[in-house]
Amino acid sequence: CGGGMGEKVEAKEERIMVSVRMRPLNGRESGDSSDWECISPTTVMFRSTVPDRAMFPTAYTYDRVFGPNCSTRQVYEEGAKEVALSVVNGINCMYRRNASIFAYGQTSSGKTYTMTGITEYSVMDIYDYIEKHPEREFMLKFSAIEIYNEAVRDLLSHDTTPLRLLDDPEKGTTVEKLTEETLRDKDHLRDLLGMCEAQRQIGETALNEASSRSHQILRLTIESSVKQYLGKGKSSTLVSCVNFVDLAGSERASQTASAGMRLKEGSHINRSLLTLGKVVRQLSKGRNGHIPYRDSKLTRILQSSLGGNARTAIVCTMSPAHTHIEQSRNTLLFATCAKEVVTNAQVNVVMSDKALLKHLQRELARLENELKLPESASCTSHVEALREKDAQIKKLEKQLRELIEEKDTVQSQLNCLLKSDADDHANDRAAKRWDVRSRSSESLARNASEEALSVSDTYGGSYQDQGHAVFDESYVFSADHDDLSIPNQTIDLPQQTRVRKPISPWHPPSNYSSDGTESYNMKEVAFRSASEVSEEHCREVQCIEVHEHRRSTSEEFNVLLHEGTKLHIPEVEDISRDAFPQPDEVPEAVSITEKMEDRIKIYPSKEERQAEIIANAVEGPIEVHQCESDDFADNFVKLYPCDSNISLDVGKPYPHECLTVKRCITSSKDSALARSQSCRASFMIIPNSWFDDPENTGQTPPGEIFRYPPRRPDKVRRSLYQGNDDCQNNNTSVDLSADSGEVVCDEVVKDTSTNEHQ
Ligand SMILES: Nc1ncnc2c1ncn2[C@@H]1O[C@H](COP(=O)(O)OP(=O)(O)OP(=O)(O)O)[C@@H](O)[C@H]1O
Repeated sequence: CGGGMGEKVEAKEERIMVSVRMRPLNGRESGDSSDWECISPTTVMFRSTVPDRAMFPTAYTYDRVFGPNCSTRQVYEEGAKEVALSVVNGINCMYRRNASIFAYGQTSSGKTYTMTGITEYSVMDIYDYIEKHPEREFMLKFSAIEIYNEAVRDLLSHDTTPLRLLDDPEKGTTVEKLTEETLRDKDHLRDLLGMCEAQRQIGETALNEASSRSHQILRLTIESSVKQYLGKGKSSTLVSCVNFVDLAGSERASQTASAGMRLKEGSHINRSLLTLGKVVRQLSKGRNGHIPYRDSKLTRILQSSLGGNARTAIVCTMSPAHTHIEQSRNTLLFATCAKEVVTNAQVNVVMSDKALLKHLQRELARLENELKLPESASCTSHVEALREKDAQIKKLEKQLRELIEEKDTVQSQLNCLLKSDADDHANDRAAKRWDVRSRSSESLARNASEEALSVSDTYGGSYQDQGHAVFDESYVFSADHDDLSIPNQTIDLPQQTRVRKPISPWHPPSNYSSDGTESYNMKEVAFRSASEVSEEHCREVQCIEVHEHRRSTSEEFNVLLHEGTKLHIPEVEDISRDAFPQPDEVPEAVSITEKMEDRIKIYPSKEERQAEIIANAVEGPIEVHQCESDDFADNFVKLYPCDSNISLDVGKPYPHECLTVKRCITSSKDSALARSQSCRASFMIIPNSWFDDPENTGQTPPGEIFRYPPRRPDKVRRSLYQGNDDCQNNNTSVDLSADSGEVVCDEVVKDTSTNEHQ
């Protein structure tokens, strides 16, 4: 019940009327002792025969205490009537108050028993009052709800749909769509009370076979007006209401042996009652601080009755049985707190009908305006806020789209860069290879013009990194042309050594031009995988010896070729795979000399070296020869063919280049590498000084290599080591057959030189 329209509210502090009713022991408690005694109309005392050391008070005093022999009538008369009749009392004084009467206690303590009686007596007294005041016109309305499992249900309707709670600024919390019956007479009210009783949730518990499982709130609203003013514009209407609240049991679920449905009910009941206890406790301390009315529907609905503008009476029911001592104490503690609560005790002073009409007209006009103008004050702000949000959303969506586009663009650029980088990297490596090749080719060309060096396959790839020149299998190398000296000893190589035309990334495809030049597809070459540097290729390229001049600027190599050290190279096969960088991998910083570390032999004397060379001429391993002859000029490198009768004549455009692959001819003054039959790679150590010379490096750009003998005619022969010191050996040659992709080394031309250099 709110203050009611047309009424002026005046505040008056008042306390909740608290009484305790102790029922007699029932059949279940017949063997139990009664621990409580009502020693006075206001005091109940604990008198247990069982020793109890609990530190609880023994005496409790309230507004009224009713013993087991007290009737409900007496309880009503002394504990609730005054509050109940507040709704009609004072009408003649033009004021009245709302009222609420609660029954609180554990299950089977007699709440329903008591509240039913109080409600009936109240209704009787109200009707009695009405009958005694014929000068006034009364209208009584009745509504009933129950709160079951925190759902509000209309007890006057068969529709069990939960009802919503609404917050009305003037009426407080109201129940939406709640049925409100206008009472015809007392009998009508009795019928409705019977209906509520039938509708209410009842279940059997361990303590009560007809336990009320919900909180029930019956509301009687009384409207009255002075009859003589009715219809004359001078009458006043008084509106007030009284709530009869029968709470569900306050006991713990365990005490009622609750399970399943009963347990769930218990949890909700306890939640509502817990909040009720908090509210009452908080109110008992004063009005400072937050009062948790909204924590439960029970306290929301009864807010005005708990510390609000209603007069309130609480009847706490209890059992005297010793077995319920704990719950009895809890009930008494709740009653003690409730006793301390000071209500607002607002008095609703009646306004004149004229004033009420004015007030109603103003309110009606305000509501009509709100309905007619959807964009009125509150609506306008909401609409504007929504528009702003819409604009913000659109802006963010646009930004998101732009960011996505930007991201796609960047991603695409990144992909291009990565691809370009990969291309560059591959091309760079290819270029390096070609560069080294070109250098070697240039060197080869130069050497050919001055002296002959051994070559097995000019299509072999090479790799140069960090000052190390590394050639893949089958590549050909020539020494520095300036300081070339020719060994004076040659050994015939076995006949009919076949060298297939390699199918390798570093070998050109079979797209030789008719004019004897080859067109290389650099990309194709560059991107072909290392695996395509096939073992077949490795096996087929044979017999290359590399002589390194002792003045090679390769420091690592010098370290490896430490004098007096003898290293053995068991399998060149392994070297070729490990030592040469694969097209798709970053070349290791480790030089090939490191990779060959345990595979190189160094001979202390030339006799030993020569003997070993000769012995291994056919199947011997790669060797490093320590050459001591002073006949060798500095800075040159030689290639020595092994066990192959390879002669290679290079015709156009360098017909003067005729290199002959010789077998294990080692006459370098410095260290030399010799490849055995099993060799799969050739090695070149080119003095860094040569590369450092811009003239040299600039002479053969990568592109030049493609114009360098692109295709050897069948039976090409190159002389190697022709002559003695002048390196004009044209008698040793290697025949290469390019038929069907094969290069056949079918003949080794004896080196005419008879002066093997020692
Ligand atoms: N003062 C009393 N005198 C005689 N009998 C009583 C008294 N109070 C309650 N009873 C009886 O005790 C039983 C339980 O009472 P009631 O149903 O009112 O308890 P309750 O507190 O409402 O229980 P619940 O919370 O389970 O609904 C009923 O049979 C009732 O008749």
